[in-house]
Amino acid sequence: MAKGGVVRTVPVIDMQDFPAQSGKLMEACGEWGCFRIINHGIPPALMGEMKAVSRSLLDLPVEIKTRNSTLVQGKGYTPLNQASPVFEALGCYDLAEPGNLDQFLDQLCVSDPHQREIITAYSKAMYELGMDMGHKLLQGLGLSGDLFNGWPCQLRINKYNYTPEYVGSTGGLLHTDPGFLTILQDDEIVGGLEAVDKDTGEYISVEPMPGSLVVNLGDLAEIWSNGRLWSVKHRVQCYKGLIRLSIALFVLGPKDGALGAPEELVMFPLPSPSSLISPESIQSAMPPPDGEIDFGREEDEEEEEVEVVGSGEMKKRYAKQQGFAMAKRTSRKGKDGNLKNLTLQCSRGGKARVQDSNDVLAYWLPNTSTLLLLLQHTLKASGAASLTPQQRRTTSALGISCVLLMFHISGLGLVQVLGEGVGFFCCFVFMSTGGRWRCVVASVVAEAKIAVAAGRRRWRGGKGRGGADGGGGRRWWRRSPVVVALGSRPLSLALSSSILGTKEE
Ligand SMILES: O=C(O)CCC(=O)C(=O)O
Ligand SMILES: [Fe+2]
Repeated sequence: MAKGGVVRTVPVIDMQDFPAQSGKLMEACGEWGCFRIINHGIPPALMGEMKAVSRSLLDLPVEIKTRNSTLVQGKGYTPLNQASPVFEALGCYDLAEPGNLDQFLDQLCVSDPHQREIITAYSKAMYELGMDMGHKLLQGLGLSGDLFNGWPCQLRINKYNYTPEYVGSTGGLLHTDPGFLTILQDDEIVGGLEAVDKDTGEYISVEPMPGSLVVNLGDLAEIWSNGRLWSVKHRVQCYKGLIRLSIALFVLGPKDGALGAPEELVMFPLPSPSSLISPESIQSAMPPPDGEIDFGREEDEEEEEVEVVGSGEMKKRYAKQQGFAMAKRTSRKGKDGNLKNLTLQCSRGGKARVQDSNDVLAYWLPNTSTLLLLLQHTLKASGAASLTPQQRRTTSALGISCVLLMFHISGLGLVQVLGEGVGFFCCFVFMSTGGRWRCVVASVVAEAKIAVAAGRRRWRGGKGRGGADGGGGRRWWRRSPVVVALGSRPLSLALSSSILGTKEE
């Protein structure tokens, strides 16, 4: 818990002191992904009353608690289970949707108008706080707009049924929150929340601080921000043999599931993590809008085959933080002197922190976006392409969508794993830019799980696949192709662009 002899604690942000605390907020988001907020505007009396009401709901008989279900599976009652034998929770999905909170209260037979008022007032106040936090994050990144608009938020009240015998064991398993951010009223008396230190990997105890709230950033924040916001790993330990209660508001993600890094957050040259915290540093790290990017030795451009190894301290530090290293840029020129083919590649290195499909997504999206940006700028610099900003966005979005299709499939749990090995995934995008037809090939090599995408027309048992039911077999092949779903250890990613021909303008 100590770094250089100093006990580390998560940062504390004063919500009434903005914009002065904006830099501190962004540093907390980038370096910790977990911090406390004070002066957040939720009255202490309301926090206390909500805690009391939550306790009474979680003390209801299990027959009533199991009535708590939601349209989205897994967001209602979580009973005690083998993996978390002392943990249970009640949940209300999309609490801002009219009727949802009332339905939650009806399911739990809450007839006391006072209890209903408390939960309703608390949910509203927390929801507004979540939206406010979204604005502060956008401002801190030098962006404007309304990031969380229309995103569903889930209210969840957690109970840890600790006993003296359980002390020293884990009440809430190590995880990252899959959504964008979580605002948590933790237990004022029974601590136990622990955040993993981003640099050292140590567990840091997030000590109770009455009246404050904890904010945890989730996987979507890391993906959306292109790695600037850190999705913190955390767990809940049993420090005391007393019941522990916490109340979480999860800002989940957009309903249609599409979320990508804004163009402003995909930048070159790659800045160091610590220079990402101020809007000024982001502006200065942006590529010049129409200027050429210098990739290295100019004289190399004349050679038939050019290999430039990415260098520079900033790039290295960023690569280390992201767990990958920019490996190569290889280009080939045709007889007419024009660039015919360009390949950008990054390969896995640095620390291994990729564990599940969310992590894989969080890991690859920034890398893919960065490579696409490098590719676009190189095409521009070669004089072969003059894309409008709109075209540039479309190309980038197309490439990213293709490459990440796999992750979406595996992230949604639609994949049935058949085996493991080293897998290769490749996608082709044909496009016309600057009067030339080109083919962009994205390829990913990974230690992969060989899997079948099990969609609606999933192949069941031995039937259908070219067997007795031959027609069914064809259907299965059409709708559920064999895919290589990227597993836990991506090895390299490459983007290659080749000019196929020239069209008359
Ligand atoms: O109970 C806590 O303090 C943490 C809960 C948590 O991490 C979660 O609900 O995702
Ligand atoms: Fe969590």
